[in-house]
Amino acid sequence: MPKLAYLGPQGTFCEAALRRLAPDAERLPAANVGAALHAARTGEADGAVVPLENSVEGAITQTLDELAWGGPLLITGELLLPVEFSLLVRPGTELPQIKRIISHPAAITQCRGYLEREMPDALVMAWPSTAGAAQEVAAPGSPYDAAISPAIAAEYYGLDEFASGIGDRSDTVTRFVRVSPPGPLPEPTGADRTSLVAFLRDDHPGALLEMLSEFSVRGVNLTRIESRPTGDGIGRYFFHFDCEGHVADARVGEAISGLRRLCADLRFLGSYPRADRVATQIRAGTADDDFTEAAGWLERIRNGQA
Ligand SMILES: O=C(O)C(=O)C[C@]1(C(=O)O)C=C[C@@H](O)C=C1
Repeated sequence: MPKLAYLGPQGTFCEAALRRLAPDAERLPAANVGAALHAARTGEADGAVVPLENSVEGAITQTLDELAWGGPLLITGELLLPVEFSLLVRPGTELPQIKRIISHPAAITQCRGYLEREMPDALVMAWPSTAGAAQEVAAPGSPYDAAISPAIAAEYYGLDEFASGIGDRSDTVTRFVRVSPPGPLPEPTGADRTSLVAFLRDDHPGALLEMLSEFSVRGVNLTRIESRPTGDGIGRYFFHFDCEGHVADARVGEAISGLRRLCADLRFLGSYPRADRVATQIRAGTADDDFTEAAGWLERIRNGQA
């Protein structure tokens, strides 16, 4: 039974994602995303489940940066989890008593409309996770009055649900990924995604366009692109790419080889089955057979057999 680290404590969306991705796994709660990934790197856990992006908030930048800069890890699976927020309070708490609210920053952003409308004077503060915030509110003598959290955390920590469905949108989804230490890749399924981190060799006109061209000329569809600062000064960025397909596919392999030549560094973050099972688009002339046929043709020309 694998042991997987996750953003704890019990009751986070991350735990719900882990339960669905690996129902039989032993669960190791971690204090934050960095600690969960650290456990996967050091072998304390066999892997980790962490949030990567949210349909309202966008990228979970801590995860992106950890995957880009920390010791190498491979994404081996993903899950799209609908997220629904509740406001949890100690039993008996009434509206005028709710003065200090805590939660994960991504959850706070997604409930901004409710907070501004219903409790505009409350102080809203960041906490490492949603369920961690619920646990804190339940702690004796806590200075905090309410937590934005999954409803399930009310049961775990003995809180009441003051309000439910408080997210600004009812259809919010967070994409979680399972990461593992480098090892064998998941088999291609025909509905896969590949994730990469690209560091520019030098900044020049068209540098991003050149990278994008490696995908486009081979008919590889991008599903996400994100720029992140390198930290070396204003205007210095590196790029996260997600594309359709598996590195075992000829067009994806060739696009990645092309990027490798262009980039100062290219980190392969994995090829893994898509959660939505949407089959990869294969444009005319970009199937594996097309690449094999073209390579054979070139070989014949080189051998004077054309
Ligand atoms: O705190 C949690 O429950 C998490 O799983 C983290 C997280 C996030 O990082 O975005 C997951 C989904 C929600 O968008 C809010 C918080």
